[in-house]
Amino acid sequence: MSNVRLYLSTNEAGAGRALELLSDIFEDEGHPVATMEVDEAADIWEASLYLEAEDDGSIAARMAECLADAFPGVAIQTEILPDIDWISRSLEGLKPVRAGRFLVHGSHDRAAVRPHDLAIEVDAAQAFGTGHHGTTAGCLEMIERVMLSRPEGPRGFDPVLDLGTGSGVLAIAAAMLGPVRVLATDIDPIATRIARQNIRLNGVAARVEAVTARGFHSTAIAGWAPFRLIIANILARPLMQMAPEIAACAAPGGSVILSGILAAQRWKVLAAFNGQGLSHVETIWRNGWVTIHLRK
Ligand SMILES: C[S@@+](CC[C@H](N)C(=O)[O-])C[C@H]1O[C@@H](n2cnc3c(N)ncnc32)[C@H](O)[C@@H]1O
Repeated sequence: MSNVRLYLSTNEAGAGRALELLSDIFEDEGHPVATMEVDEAADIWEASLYLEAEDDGSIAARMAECLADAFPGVAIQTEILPDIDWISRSLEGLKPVRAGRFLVHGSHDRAAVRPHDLAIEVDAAQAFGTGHHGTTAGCLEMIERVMLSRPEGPRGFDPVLDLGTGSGVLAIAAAMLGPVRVLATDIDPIATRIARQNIRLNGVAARVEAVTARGFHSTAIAGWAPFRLIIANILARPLMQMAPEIAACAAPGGSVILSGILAAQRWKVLAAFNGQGLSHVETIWRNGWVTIHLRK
């Protein structure tokens, strides 16, 4: 079975708009949607929809229809991706990423770690979160700012929930900052398995537990709540849908860090969370994405 990428070529603003339109329709059907920069100087971007099997033309046609108003005459292109481990292969050459005190690096880059770094080792695998995406880097920076903001230090944020943990990178980061317990969840069992491996590899397994769960449908979440810090790097729409549950599981005075939100979606997300009694504290912008800190 081949993986297939259906995509359109546009500019940065167009890619953001296409991401919004495509996410609304295709994400609930389980097709990941993403944007990537192709040529910075020429402002060429691609917005892509990923399929696990070859398309008989029907999904490309629906994609064209969904984009037709915003992109008249849009041409949907197709790329057949290599079957195996294509994420690992495409990320193999990536360099370590710094975000605040954190350095996220692959096993081949251990030499890049400096004495005062909080080094997180994450090899590219079939789970999101090597630190290279603006949302992950924004979350890492925000986690450090938030967890070091109280007089009692990071322990004031125990326990932490990392919803949509992917590779586990954010859960590991929170546990590295101080003596907190972290519950890491993901809807995707492959991500949960990879997160567990990374949690062990980074020496925080005694305080970080990873479970598979869709949103808040989990006895583990119910058992651990309320959380003094909830981190969720998912996407604007599911975050807004989960706003009532996120607010209900946050402890009074607790912090919520949200990402996976395009800059243009910021106000809608803030309105959804304000409506649940959470107030905006700070926003970090990275590569067109925002990471938002709210307090209950
Ligand atoms: C953008 S990735 C973030 C990964 C990592 N936390 C990071 O910041 O790099 C989003 C993750 O959320 C998971 N996810 C999406 N919807 C979810 C849901 N409703 N409940 C739990 N996890 C979800 C996806 O499987 C994916 O691993």
